Amino acid sequence: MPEQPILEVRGLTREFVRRGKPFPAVDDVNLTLDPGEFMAIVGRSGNGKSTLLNLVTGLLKPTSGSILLAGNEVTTLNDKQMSILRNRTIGFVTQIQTLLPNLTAIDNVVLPAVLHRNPSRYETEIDERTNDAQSQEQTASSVVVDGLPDVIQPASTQTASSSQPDHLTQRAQHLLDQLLVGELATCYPKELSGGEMRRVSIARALMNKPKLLIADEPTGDLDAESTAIVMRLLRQVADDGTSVLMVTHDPDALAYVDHTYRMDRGVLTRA
Ligand SMILES: Nc1ncnc2c1ncn2[C@@H]1O[C@H](COP(=O)(O)OP(=O)(O)OP(=O)(O)O)[C@@H](O)[C@H]1O
Repeated sequence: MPEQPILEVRGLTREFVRRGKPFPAVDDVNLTLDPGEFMAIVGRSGNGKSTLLNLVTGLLKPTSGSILLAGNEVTTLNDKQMSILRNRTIGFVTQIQTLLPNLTAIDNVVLPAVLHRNPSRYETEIDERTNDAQSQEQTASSVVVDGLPDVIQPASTQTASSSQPDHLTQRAQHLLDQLLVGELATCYPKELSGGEMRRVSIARALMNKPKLLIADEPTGDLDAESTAIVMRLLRQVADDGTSVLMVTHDPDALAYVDHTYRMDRGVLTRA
């Protein structure tokens, strides 16, 4: 039996209003991503790529359309349920820097695993009541604690790597080593360059072995050598079964992907 796609987007549209006039930043997009598939999306600035990623991760609500992520209809989940699904399913490398400034590099990387090991009491509701509108009303009033656009929650007092199980710290260190920032594990984000922070963010996104890795310009501030290191790792991650959806302006990065799509004024087509 063929494997279920990790992501199925159908008729997805998101309108914004500019100078009083609505326009579709994402316009009737369809896409399917199978396990282990590596897809790149290219396109000029302002053509809707980040908006599409923010819709897939549930950070933005669509105007219309459907997003099936690991069998869950994202558009029916409330913020709390989406936060849990995101932590369980997605690694997200955002365009902007989102490392927590008060944690070292390695503690930033370990943090998603800590959250994963201590799931919210709402976690079971995702599987059991995803499409239950009544349950959404009941949980909608609960406080959403992850205000950040990826898997991080601010309650992190017990996240020092020294207090975590060895295997988590070892995995985090291994990821940092693979991205050639292992020596910077005990540095704080303010001590790192943009490219180093970017690589720590990639390690953090991979920490929970996500089913879907979403990467918005993962090589944006990297030189050619670091770009090759990151892209080889992302290719390896895809070959190991993680689906990868990457937005990029970097022609060098396209050599590593299975398919390239183009986004033009919100419309997605095969490049
Ligand atoms: N919150 C918002 N309100 C109104 N318009 C928005 C909003 N967010 C994005 N837009 C507009 O939607 C369009 C798509 O923006 P988006 O950030 O998705 O583009 P992009 O392709 O990711 O660009 P870049 O490559 O520069 O990151 C742009 O015209 C942008 O100005």
